[in-house]
Amino acid sequence: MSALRNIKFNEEEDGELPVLVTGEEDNLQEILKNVSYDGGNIVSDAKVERVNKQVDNASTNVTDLRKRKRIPVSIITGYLGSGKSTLLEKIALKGADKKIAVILNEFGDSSEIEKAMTIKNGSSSYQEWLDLGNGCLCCSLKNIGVKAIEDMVERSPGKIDYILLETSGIADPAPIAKMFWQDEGLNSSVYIDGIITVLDCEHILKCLDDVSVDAHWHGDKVGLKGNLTIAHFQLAMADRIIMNKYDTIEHSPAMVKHLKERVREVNSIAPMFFTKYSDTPIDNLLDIHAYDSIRISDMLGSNTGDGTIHDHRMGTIMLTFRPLKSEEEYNEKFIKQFLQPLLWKNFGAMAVLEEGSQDDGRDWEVQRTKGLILIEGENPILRVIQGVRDTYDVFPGEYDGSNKECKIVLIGKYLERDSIEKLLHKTLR
Ligand SMILES: Nc1nc2c(ncn2[C@@H]2O[C@H](COP(=O)(O)OP(=O)(O)OP(=O)(O)O)[C@@H](O)[C@H]2O)c(=O)[nH]1
Ligand SMILES: [Zn+2]
Repeated sequence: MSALRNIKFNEEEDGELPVLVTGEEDNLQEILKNVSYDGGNIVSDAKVERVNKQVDNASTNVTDLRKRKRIPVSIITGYLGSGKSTLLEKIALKGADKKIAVILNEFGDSSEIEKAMTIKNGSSSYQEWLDLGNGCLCCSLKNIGVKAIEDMVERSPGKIDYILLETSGIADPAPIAKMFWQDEGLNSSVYIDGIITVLDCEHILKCLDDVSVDAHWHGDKVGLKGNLTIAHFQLAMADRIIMNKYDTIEHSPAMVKHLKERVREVNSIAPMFFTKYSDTPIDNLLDIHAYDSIRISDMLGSNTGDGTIHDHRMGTIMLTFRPLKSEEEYNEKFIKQFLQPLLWKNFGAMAVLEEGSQDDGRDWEVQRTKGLILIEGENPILRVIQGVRDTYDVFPGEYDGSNKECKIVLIGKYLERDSIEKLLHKTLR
C-alpha cells in the first residue's frame, strides 16, 4: 500500500527495534509474527491499522464528495388519489431544513389545481416547482423531462438539497426511474435515492383487481403477462410502501391483515408504513440509498424492457367553463346535477349520459377529480375539489384574482368528453 511507503520507524510508537534477526534464532517464527513490514519498513500493527483507516477515509471522502455534489431524487408514485401530494406536503413541512425541489408530472394540466391545493398550506418550503405538464413522463416526454430537471439543477446551484418527483397516478415508475439512470447528464448531477409508493388502503384492492384484458405495452401491443395493472407496477417498484388512508380500514384487523398479504404478494421486501394523511417520520422515506448497492439496470431490467405498461381504458378530460353565478347555482346545479351524478353514476340526472354513447355497457368510471371552482359576486369565492372515485372533498382555495374561469380535471376509465361536456352545459345553461 503506497501510503505506507514513507512511514518512518519510530521507537515509542513502533516499539523496540528487534535485534538483527540472523535467521538462526530458534523462536524465529515468534519474532516474525510480532512485526509487520512493507518493502523493508518495519512498523507496528497499530500504525498499519491507522494508515489503513486514513486510506479508507480518503476513498470514502471521494465517494461522499461525488455524492455530495449529486442531488438525491425520491420518486413518489402511487395510484390516483392515494395521497402522493399529501405526502409531498408532509415531507416539505418536516424537511423544512432541506431545500426541496418538487417535480410534478401530472396527466392533463391539473398541476395548477395541484398547486392550489398544496400552497393552501402556505408551505413555502418548496424551492422550485417544475411541472412537466401534459403527457406522461415515461413516454415521449422523456428528453423534455431530463432537460427540464437538468436545467432546474443548473439554474439553482447549491440551492437544492433534495428533489421529490411526484409521478402521475397512472404512470408506470420504472421507465421514469430508468430515465434518471440512463441519461449521462442527469446521472452526473442527480441520483435516485428510492421509489416511494403511496397506496390507498381504501381503494387499492379495486385497483389490483381491475385488470384490463387487453391493456398493452406502449408501442408494440403484447398481452399483459399475468394480468397486471399499473397499480401492480407501482407496488412492485417500491423501496418504501406507504399504506395510506389507514383511517378507512383501522377498524377491521381482518382487512389490515388481508391488505398486508395482497401487498406482500406483489412486493415481499419493501418496508411498509401504515399512515393517515401520509404522516410518517421523514427518515422512513428520504436518504434511504436504495440503489447504492445494486445497479439500477439489474433492478429495472427485470421489470420492463423498453416498453411501459399503458391501460388504454384510462384517459383524462379537462373542462374549463364560466364562473358560477351564486352559491345556489354551485350547490343545486353544479354539485347536485353534475358532480354527484358523475361520481355516483347511478344517482340523479343520468339522462344526458344515457342519451350518449356513455352507457354502451362499458364500465366507465371517474377515478380522480380535481377542480378549481370560481363563484363570482361581491367577494368571489374559489373552491378546490379533490375526488377519489366516489368520494370528494371541497377545500377553500386562495382567490387572488388570477382565476377567471372554472376548471375541472377528470381521470378515469372509458370517459367520453362529449357526454360529460353535454351534462355540464345542460346543468349550467
Ligand atoms: N381519509 C383519508 N383521506 C386522505 C388521506 N390522505 C389523503 N387523503 C385525501 O385523499 C385525496 C387525494 O389526496 P392527494 O394527496 O391529492 O392524492 P394524490 O395521490 O396526490 O392524487 P393524484 O396526484 O391526483 O394521483 C385528498 O382529498 C386527500 O385529502 C388519508 O390518510 N385518509
Ligand atoms: Zn406513458
